[in-house]
Amino acid sequence: MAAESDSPCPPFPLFGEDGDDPASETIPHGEELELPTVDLDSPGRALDAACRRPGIFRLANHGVPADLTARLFAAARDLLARTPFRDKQAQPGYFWGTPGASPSRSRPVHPRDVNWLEGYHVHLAQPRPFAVGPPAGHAAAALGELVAEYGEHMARVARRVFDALAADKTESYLNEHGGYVRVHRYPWCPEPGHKGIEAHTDSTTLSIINQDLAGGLQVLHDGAWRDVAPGETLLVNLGDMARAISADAYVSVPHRVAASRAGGDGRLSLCYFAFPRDDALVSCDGGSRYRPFTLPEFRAQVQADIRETGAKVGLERFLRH
Ligand SMILES: O=C(O)CCC(=O)C(=O)O
Ligand SMILES: [Fe+2]
Repeated sequence: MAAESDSPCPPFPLFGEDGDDPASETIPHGEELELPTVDLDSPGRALDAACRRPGIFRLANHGVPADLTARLFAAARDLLARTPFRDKQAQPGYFWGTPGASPSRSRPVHPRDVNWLEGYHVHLAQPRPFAVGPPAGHAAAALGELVAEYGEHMARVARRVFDALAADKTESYLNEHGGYVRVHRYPWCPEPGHKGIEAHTDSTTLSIINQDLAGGLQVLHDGAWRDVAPGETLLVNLGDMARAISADAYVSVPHRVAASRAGGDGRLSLCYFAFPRDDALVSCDGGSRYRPFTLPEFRAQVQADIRETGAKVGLERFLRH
């Protein structure tokens, strides 16, 4: 049927007849968490304080042109919400659902394990991410150009934030041009009980989230899930590597996104992730609970834990004995 095959929505699994009560698993709204704002022109003590608690903050004076962000969101909407799923799937970097959660694996996959999320994963080290894919004029070509430009800004912002941190600023702890951008869409989800992205900490040094106005992002703060209000600022959250190099002084904040229930095109976000260089030995001069490790070691451990237990364990795997 033409109408069906033209749908932009990936084939997300709905709850079946296996006795689930999806409504009982609905992610509830939390009380809104007021986030600190750090001025990139004068980060001062506000930056250090925000990194210690809550581990996520809004960034002012970041210098990312508003029209670039607007054009990128428009291109993301064009590609992700207006293009048939089969065309998106043919593009390099496209993903949907939860990587690794596919029925061919030995563990059974429940609809509740599958994130209601799709997007493009773009490595900034490849300057023209879609160059070999779509013809000029295709929505993916436009997106690729814009992501490359946006990525330059993200790298600049990440370096300035990192250099202003009070923690160990060994240069190789931030490979800002080797990171990646993910352009996300959380498609409208017709039944409650699904996640947009499950609770996790980022494996990054730092991450920068740019979200539209749909809302749904939550962070774990003092043991409770709290809503992060959408707004026209960049959000910076610290990741596991920042926690490691600061000997736990900085918070790698657990966060998640509720599946989009707002209707329409769902929720869009542009996320930048920056990591240490592969050859950097991640450690803390002042001594820490963790043994020194490299990012490839950390990633291999995360992958092994996901394969074996279904979940990332993270820094706890690197505790000194
Ligand atoms: O889309 C968002 O706002 C957050 C996504 C996220 O946490 C991630 O991709 O690690
Ligand atoms: Fe994240």
